[in-house]
Amino acid sequence: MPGAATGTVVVTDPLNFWGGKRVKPREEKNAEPVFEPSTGKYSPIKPGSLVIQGVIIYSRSMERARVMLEAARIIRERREKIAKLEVINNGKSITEALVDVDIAWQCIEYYAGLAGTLAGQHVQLPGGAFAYTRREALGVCAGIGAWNYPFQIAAWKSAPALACGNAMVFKPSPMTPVTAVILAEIYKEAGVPDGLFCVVQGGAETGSLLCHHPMVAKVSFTGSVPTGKKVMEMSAKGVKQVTLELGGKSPLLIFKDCELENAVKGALMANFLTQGQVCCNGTRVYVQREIMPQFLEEVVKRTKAIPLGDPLLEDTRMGALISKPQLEKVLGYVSQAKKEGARVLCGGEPYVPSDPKLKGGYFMSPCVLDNCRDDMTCVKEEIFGPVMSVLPFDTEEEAIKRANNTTFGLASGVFTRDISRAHRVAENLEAGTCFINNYNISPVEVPFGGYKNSGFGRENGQVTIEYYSQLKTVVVEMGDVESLF
Ligand SMILES: NC(=O)C1=CN([C@@H]2O[C@H](COP(=O)(O)OP(=O)(O)OC[C@H]3O[C@@H](n4cnc5c(N)ncnc54)[C@H](O)[C@@H]3O)[C@@H](O)[C@H]2O)C=CC1
Repeated sequence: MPGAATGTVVVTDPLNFWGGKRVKPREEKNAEPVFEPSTGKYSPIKPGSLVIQGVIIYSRSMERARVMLEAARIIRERREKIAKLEVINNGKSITEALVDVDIAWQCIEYYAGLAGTLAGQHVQLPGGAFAYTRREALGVCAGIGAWNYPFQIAAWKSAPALACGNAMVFKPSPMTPVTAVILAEIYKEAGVPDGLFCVVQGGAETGSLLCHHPMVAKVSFTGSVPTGKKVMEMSAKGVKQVTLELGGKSPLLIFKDCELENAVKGALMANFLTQGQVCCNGTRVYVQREIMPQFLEEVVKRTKAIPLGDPLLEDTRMGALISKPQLEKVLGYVSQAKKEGARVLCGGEPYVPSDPKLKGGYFMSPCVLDNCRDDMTCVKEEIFGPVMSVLPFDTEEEAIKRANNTTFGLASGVFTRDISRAHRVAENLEAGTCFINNYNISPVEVPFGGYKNSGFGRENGQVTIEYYSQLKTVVVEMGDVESLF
C-alpha cells in the first residue's frame, strides 16, 4: 500500500493489477512522472505492458451480484482511506472525494441489483415455433478513464461490465494512477475471480493498444473530444462497440421567475466542483436581463467566499487543479477572455496558500466573468477549470437558440418556477441531461451521457446494461422444415 504522510503518497507497490495481483510492468521504459496537485511533488510511475490472455465469462448472475455487493460494502467501510488517496492524487477537496467514493459503491450496489434481472424475451411464432432472446456478455471490455473522477469512473465502467458477465481491463489516466488499483484489490477481496478486473497503467500508447487489441470487444472512454474521436476511429477497425463520455460546454438558463438563492447555488454547483474540471459543468450561465444585477451580486459574493486551499481539510471546498499545464491553460483562457472584452468580477488568478507545504500546488481562485458574448473563446470552448461565464438574455426562445448553438450536448439546466416552461425548455435543449432547478447531481439510477459531440452511449441507469451486453436470438422450429429447394 502506498503510505500516506502529510498528504503525500509514496508509491512503493506496482500499480498494475493483473491476474489477481499487483504486478510490475514487463518493460520499465516510458516511466511518467506523476505530480501531486496540491504540493507539486512528484513520484515516477511505470506504465504497463499489455497481454490479454483469455476471456473469462463469469456466468452465474446471482453470484456476481453477491460478490459485487461485498465489494460495495468494503468500499463503504474504507471510504475515508480511499477518499484521502483520491485527494492526494487528484487535488479535489476531501468533502467531494467522499461523495465520489459514495457514488462509486452505490453504482456497484445498483448494478449488483440488476445482475440477477438480466433476461431475454420469449416470442411465439406460427405453427408452434417460437424464438427467445438471451442477453449475453460481450467478453473483454476496455475502460479508459479521465483524471477528474479516477475512482468513480473506474466504478461507473466496471460495475455494469461485471454485472453483465464481462471482464474489464481498465486504464486510468496517467495523471491519477493510484485509486483504480485499490478498486481492483477490493474486487478481488470480495471474491471477483482473478483476471476479471485488471488495471493497466499508461497513457496514449497503452490506450491505443487496448482499442486495437483483437480480444477487446468494447471500449468505454471518458475524456476529451479529440481523444474520443481517435478511440472511435481505432475501435472501428475492429468493429468494437464504443461508449464515449466526452466534454461539454453546457448551458444553464436562469429565468427571472426563479428562486434566486437556489439559482445562485445551482450556478456554483454547475461550475466549481472539482475545481471546475467536470465534463457536464454548466459553464455558460444565461441569466434573464431583469435579474442580472441581483444574480451577479450574489454569485460573486458566494464565489469569493469559497474556502480554497489544503484539499485534505474538512472545511476546504476547492483544492488544486490537476497539473501545472492545466492551471496555465485555464489562466490563459481568463486572459484571453479579458482581451476579448469580458470583465473579471472575481478570481481568475493563481493562488498561493499560506501553508508552506502547498506553495508548489496548482491553485487558482474561482472566477466569474461578466460582459460575455456568445462569440468569445471563453463561451465557446471547454475551459475545464473554475471559470463561469455569465451572459444576459431576454426571451425564452432566444435563450434556447443560443444555448443550443454549440457542437457539445452533454448537459443543461434551467431555473424557473413556471412548471410548463421548465419542461418546455428541457424538451428543447439539445443535451443528454437537463437539470430542472438544480445542477450536477448524478444519482446512479439515472442514465448519463451526451448528445452531439459530447458522445454517445450511456453510463448509469438500467439502459447501460444494453451497452455492456449483446442479444442473441434463438429460433426454434417445432415442425418440419419447409424447404424452398
Ligand atoms: N470532459 C471530460 O470529461 C474530460 C475532458 N478533458 C479535457 O481534455 C484535456 C486534456 O486532458 P487529457 O487527460 O489529456 O484528456 P484525454 O482525453 O487525452 O485523456 C483521457 C484518457 O484517454 C487516454 N488517452 C490519451 N490518448 C489516447 C489515445 N490516443 N488512445 C487511447 N487513449 C488515449 C488518456 O491516457 C486518459 O486515460 C483537458 O484539459 C480537458 O479540457 C479531460 C478529461 C476529462
